[in-house]
Amino acid sequence: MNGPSSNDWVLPAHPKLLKGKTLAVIVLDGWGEQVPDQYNAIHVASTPTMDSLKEGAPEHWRLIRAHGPAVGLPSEDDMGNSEVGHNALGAGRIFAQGAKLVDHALETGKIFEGAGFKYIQECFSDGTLHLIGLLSDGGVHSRYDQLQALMRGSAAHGAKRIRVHALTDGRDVLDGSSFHFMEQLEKDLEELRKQGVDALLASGGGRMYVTMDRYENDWNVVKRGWDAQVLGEAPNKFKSGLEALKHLKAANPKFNDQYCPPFVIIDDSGKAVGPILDGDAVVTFNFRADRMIMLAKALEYEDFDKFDRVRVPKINYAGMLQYDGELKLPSRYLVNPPEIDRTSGEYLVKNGVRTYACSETVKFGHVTFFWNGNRSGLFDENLECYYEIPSDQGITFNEQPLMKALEIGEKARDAILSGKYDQVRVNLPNGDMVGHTGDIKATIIACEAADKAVKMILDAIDQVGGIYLVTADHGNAEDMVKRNPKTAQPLLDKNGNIQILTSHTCWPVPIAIGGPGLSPGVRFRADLPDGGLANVAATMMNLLGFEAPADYEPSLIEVVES
Ligand SMILES: O=C(O)[C@H](O)COP(=O)(O)O
Ligand SMILES: [Mn+2]
Ligand SMILES: [Mn+2]
Repeated sequence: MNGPSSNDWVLPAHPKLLKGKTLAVIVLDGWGEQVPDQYNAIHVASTPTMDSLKEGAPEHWRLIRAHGPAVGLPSEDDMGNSEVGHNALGAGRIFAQGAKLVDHALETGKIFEGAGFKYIQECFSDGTLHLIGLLSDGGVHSRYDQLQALMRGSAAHGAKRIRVHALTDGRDVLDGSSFHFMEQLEKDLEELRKQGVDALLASGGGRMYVTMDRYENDWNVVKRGWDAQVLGEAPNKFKSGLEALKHLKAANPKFNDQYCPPFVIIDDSGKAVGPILDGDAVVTFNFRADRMIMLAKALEYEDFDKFDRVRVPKINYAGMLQYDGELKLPSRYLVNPPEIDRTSGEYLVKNGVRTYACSETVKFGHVTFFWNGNRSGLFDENLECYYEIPSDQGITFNEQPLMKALEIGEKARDAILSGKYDQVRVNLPNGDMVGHTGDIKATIIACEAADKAVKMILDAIDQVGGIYLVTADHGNAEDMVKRNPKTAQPLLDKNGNIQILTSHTCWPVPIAIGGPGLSPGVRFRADLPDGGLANVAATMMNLLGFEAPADYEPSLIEVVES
């Protein structure tokens, strides 16, 4: 759909709700609602502010859906994530997301007929096809069945030599599952070899230490991947992926999938089996954008000064999707990304709403880029300010669970008190980023820090007579163990230890509204029990005194005579 003509951007005034109240929009990253037991870090944490909001139920506090089809994912079994969550929050409508679009392109075979694949195919006669991405079935950044289909389809369409550069997960799936995925990958590669394709694993490393950094937090992460994938150099050299994982784990009691050190696979003569060379094709097979953009820049940009690439091979490179529509990065891709247009951010700015958005680096793109439909930059520099607080680098966040929550709270407070903004939007990363480490104690501290930051912002809203909307993008910290789906009891591993859940969840998330500026008659509607994140944009527009566009998912609020 094309954008409306300039007149169509005008949002009608809400018949009952006035403009002019400062609205704070707080997104608690990874903050869902689940049974209140000892493995629910949010429940165990002391969170007086979030608890007090709950007392407003059902009129001012409720739960909304943040997973599966409600955020454009293929099935009810798909947990939510930041990309789809913030896309839905900002866009006010549900778009089929990358996971679903790639499924469709593979099922119909259309992926192999597109211009992106044809471009890759140009290298098949003389070069190697390199596939780089996350080895996982988490469905957040990638899915293993899609990699399988891509390998098989590429072979069927003429690829003679395939090299896989695998990033181990342990963040969207259980820690330790890299062994299972590696075993499966090695079997699948062997199957291809039986069919006459020279198919091998070429390199590997853990996603958080190798390649998958985001928002330019730490280019060393991408460099480590570049050295292994492109140059064929890494401190660790092995004959197979499984051997690599076994050795690296045995050598380090703290080994985990997310932070596995980089390794390359070598042949009998000690030579790396799959560096990326001139004339090769490269596909980054993750569908999700944030953690592929930095590598895409390194692979595609001629001018590049983030690290010394040493050798820049002349390759035909395509992303599974285009990761950044504004930067047109990468310029070639296999599947068209969702076209997320007419986001609430764009509407509001075109209706004069002054916006301040803030988070720390690791989530900064979430409240800006994802929120605006995977679009970089400001809509209007006169009306908007996006403020990034640098994240700590090179640590796992259980070492520093407070992260920058209080700094984000302070920035938001100052923006609210300045009177310069109508909307102040933040993402508080703690529950999610620390939840992903699987460290329950640290996650409890993280949740307490996020709660304090919420309080700072709500206090500022109190002072200026404004309104707040507090919600989350998906669950994480509320469930830190893998459970038996029938009994909800924690599952044990073969050694009798509780299986820690580092991933997101499928639980709903809270949404709360309030503040002195909220008209007394405003309450959550009772007729939208299945409401989800996509209903939030219209709700925000109403709170700012506007009607939402007709095709937005309906607002969660109504105004009754009080
Ligand atoms: O990229 C990550 O850190 C995880 O895979 C998903 O977390 P997010 O969706 O909250 O960013
Ligand atoms: Mn998130
Ligand atoms: Mn997360």
